Amino acid sequence: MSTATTAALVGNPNAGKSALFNALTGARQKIANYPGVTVERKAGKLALPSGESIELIDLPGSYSFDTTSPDEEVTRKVVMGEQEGQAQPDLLVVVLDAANLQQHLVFAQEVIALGRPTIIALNMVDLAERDGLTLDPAALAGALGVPVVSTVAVRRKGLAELTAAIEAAAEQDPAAIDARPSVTLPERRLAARNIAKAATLAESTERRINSGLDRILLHPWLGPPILFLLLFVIFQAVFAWASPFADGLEAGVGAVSDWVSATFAESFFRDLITEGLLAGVGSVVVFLPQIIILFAFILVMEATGYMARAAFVMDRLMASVGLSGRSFIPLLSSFACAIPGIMATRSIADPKDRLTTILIAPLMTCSARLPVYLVIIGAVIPQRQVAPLIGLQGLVMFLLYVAGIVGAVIVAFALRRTVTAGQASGFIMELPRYQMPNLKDLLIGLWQRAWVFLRRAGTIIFAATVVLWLLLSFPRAEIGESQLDASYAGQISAAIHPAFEPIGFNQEMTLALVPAMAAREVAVASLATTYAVESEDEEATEEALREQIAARWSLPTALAFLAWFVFAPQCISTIAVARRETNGWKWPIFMLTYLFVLAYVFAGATYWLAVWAGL
Ligand SMILES: Nc1nc2c(ncn2[C@@H]2O[C@H](COP(=O)(O)OP(=O)(O)OP(=O)(O)O)[C@@H](O)[C@H]2O)c(=O)[nH]1
Ligand SMILES: [Mg+2]
Repeated sequence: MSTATTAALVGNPNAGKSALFNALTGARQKIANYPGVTVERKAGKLALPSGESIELIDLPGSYSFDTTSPDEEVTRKVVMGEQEGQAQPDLLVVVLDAANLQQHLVFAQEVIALGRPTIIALNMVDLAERDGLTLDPAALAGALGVPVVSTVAVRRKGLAELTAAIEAAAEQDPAAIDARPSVTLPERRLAARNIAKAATLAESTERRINSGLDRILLHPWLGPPILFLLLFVIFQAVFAWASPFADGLEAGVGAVSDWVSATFAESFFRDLITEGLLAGVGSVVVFLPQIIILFAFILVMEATGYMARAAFVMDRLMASVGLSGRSFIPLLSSFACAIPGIMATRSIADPKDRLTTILIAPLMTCSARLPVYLVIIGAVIPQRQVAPLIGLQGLVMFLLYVAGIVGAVIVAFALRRTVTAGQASGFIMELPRYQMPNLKDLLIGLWQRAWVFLRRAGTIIFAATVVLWLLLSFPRAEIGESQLDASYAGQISAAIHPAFEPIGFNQEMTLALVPAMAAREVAVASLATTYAVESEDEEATEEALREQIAARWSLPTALAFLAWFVFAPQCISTIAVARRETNGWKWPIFMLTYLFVLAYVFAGATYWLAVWAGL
């Protein structure tokens, strides 16, 4: 008789080994839904039906005995009997995730091939069922040549059967087990696929579509290009589809302005309405169609379940700069606005991970910067195709967003090695199912977005524009003097301008940077109001801002302004939120400084490169 005294739980990470261990021994090992929770071996006592008890060991998850990481090394040593102070387990309990059978069978075969007493706990059958998967444990046992017991560790299902199977296997004579030929990894992969297929009685079409899509969208090499292609298409669409609507709105604003000038006599209020309200606020509002199209894409990506996949795909890239996939959602929200993005970092447990994410959130191009990009690209970048279906304007916009992301990657990399140095933590995210978006939810989401945009136009952008208009309109210029130079605003911008001259900014641009601290869109309103106030005749007041810029700015100057807004030292509300979330002024000031330096250097480099290239 060779009664075993030690059994070990082995299997891939996140299979539920620790959950089973806790259920079987009454221990309280940490379990959590991400790979790599258990990093040390842990022993407990398991009572068998016979009344005897054996030692049960919980081990770190592992993909193979060809180990790479220190926690996997622990597993290998214990299983092979090389761990000091730990008897070699007589019995191996392989824990499989039934919902991911194929992947988990690869390592299971390696364990079984050791030729030691082995049983299989087919865990998480509840999740497999939820996913529309019906498995046949008997077929699996037949194919693998070892006993299989279905379990649901977290609901304590199948535990009695499992302990009975452990007892039976423990009484097995190890010498009676046939030696198995060892197989290579590709052979095991192929076999895993066939065994999983044979053990699957039914699979819903939904699950097949799901896993088929995931195989493509989450593919390590295909996934990232698909994501970038999608973003590329989005920016093409923002230009191509929105243009007719935006042109219509622009013409509408122009017509109203015409009518006001023709109907009312020259007065303070008439100028406030045409130059401040219509030219200034109107120049921002005309971008509503573009905002709606951008958010339509984002909402569809969220509703279909693709956004979570994008996070998964990005996790690999983010890990390489020392951030976890946890940061992805906050960063993604920052494309709408950095404020909810920074607040979303509360879900990041590691303080340094969180701080890094807060610091780089403003580098994600927020939607308030969209009007700035759109108006300047529309003015100076020709509307032509660089290739079939690829418009130059959409391409430039795509590159601006990419520049922000690349900047964030570089900054994160630098921060993680200096001020926020530390270990990156693991990735936690369950991938939702794919779903067709619901039209009603989509429309509600779009309406909310549009409303946020219009409300900003009616409040903060309006207020900033009126203040600016007053500063631009007074004191009145003498005959022959330019109104801009004479005004208070002109005097303010003349004082700041020398600092920005070296990077190619003109005085109106410098002036626009000041109210843009309130909200980025105000940069557009500010330029429009400045040109409206400055223009001699009414015709020019009604001209679209795009045309004014096209006529007045050189290409290097326009490109420098775009480059500035990639980093754009942020708006006041972002600084306020950063102060609240980091409990002090230290980090907001740090953030402001580094963004300012980057914006200045990047804009300057862009300007001088463009000048040098003769653009
Ligand atoms: N629905 C369901 N969830 C389970 C089951 N077993 C475990 N879980 C959950 O799956 C997650 C992973 O469980 P763990 O026990 O930590 O997995 P592990 O194999 O120890 O993982 P590592 O320690 O990383 O190797 C946890 O969130 C558990 O609550 C199950 O049978 N059904
Ligand atoms: Mg564990």
